[in-house]
Amino acid sequence: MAGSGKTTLIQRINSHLHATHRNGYIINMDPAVTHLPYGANIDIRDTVKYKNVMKQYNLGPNGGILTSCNLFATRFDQVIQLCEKPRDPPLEYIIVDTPGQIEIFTWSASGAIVTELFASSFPTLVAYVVDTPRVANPQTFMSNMLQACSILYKTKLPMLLLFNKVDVVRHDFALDWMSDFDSYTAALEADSSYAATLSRSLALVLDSFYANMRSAGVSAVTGEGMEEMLQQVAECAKEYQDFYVPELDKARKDKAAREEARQQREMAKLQADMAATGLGGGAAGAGAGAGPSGPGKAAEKAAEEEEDDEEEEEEQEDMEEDDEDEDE
Ligand SMILES: Nc1nc2c(ncn2[C@@H]2O[C@H](COP(=O)(O)OP(=O)(O)OP(=O)(O)O)[C@@H](O)[C@H]2O)c(=O)[nH]1
Repeated sequence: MAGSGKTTLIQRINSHLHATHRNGYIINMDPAVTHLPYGANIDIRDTVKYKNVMKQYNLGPNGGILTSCNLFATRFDQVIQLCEKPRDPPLEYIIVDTPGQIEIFTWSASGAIVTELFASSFPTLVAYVVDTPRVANPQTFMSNMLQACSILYKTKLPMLLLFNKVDVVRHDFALDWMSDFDSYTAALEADSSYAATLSRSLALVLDSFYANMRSAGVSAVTGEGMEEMLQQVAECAKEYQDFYVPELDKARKDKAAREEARQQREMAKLQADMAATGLGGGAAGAGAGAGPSGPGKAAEKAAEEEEDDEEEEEEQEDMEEDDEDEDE
């Protein structure tokens, strides 16, 4: 969510990768960011000028960001090609910074294109950055978890919850709430509002979501938790290979089968149409029996043309005879 520390965290990850001699590649997808604390390898701002987009299409700030991301997504295959380029040493991590407004990325065409293109080329995960001090309120915690859950179901990719800012508030309370329903309801006990009752019911629903969720506590400011986070990333990469790749293959096969069935249906329809109009004898037959401009008509036309030619020749002869008479 906005202000959870995504950009600062990417800066920290970048410096951690450099310090531990791992090769990383960073892509900035936020067209409205004014200052980037890290050097992005690919920056959306080099391709799309968000303020010009706002002016040109008469948009407000959110519409400007959304349209800029969509415009950039139309060229995202080139970004993937750049990421795939062989390097020495090879790339170990590709990190994508998303726009501040969560819904702009997750629920737009660009979000779907970018995640799908990455997921079909590399082991991919979604890191959901949580502002830990802010989710100490149980209801804010629930809103965050619902957002994360909706993104998980939308992308169907492995997800890692990164509890950021643990230098301010430790994230143990959140782990407790995720693993123990009673401790979450105890936190809500004093609150009898409708929202609190709803949060209590939702906590039950989210039980299976929590059960499969990986998480790590990190601090973008102090650098705490970086190695734990990378271990969880590796686990997510395994999950991608074990679950996402077979699903992707199945989806590709299903698509190919649907396409083949569609082609067969079209072919059957075409053959039925040809049979109905008496054109079923193949291409030569189709040409030979070509309806209104078929052989009968063609022969008539040829005969007419022959007659016309003969008439023209006769006229020519008459004119020549007249010329001879005049000369004499
Ligand atoms: N104490 C502390 N502050 C942090 C940490 N990470 C980020 N911040 C602060 O949180 C604020 C927001 O950080 P950003 O990195 O701009 O957050 P963001 O999610 O990229 O923000 P948007 O792109 O605008 O949504 C800044 O003031 C950071 O200094 C952290 O781990 N600890």
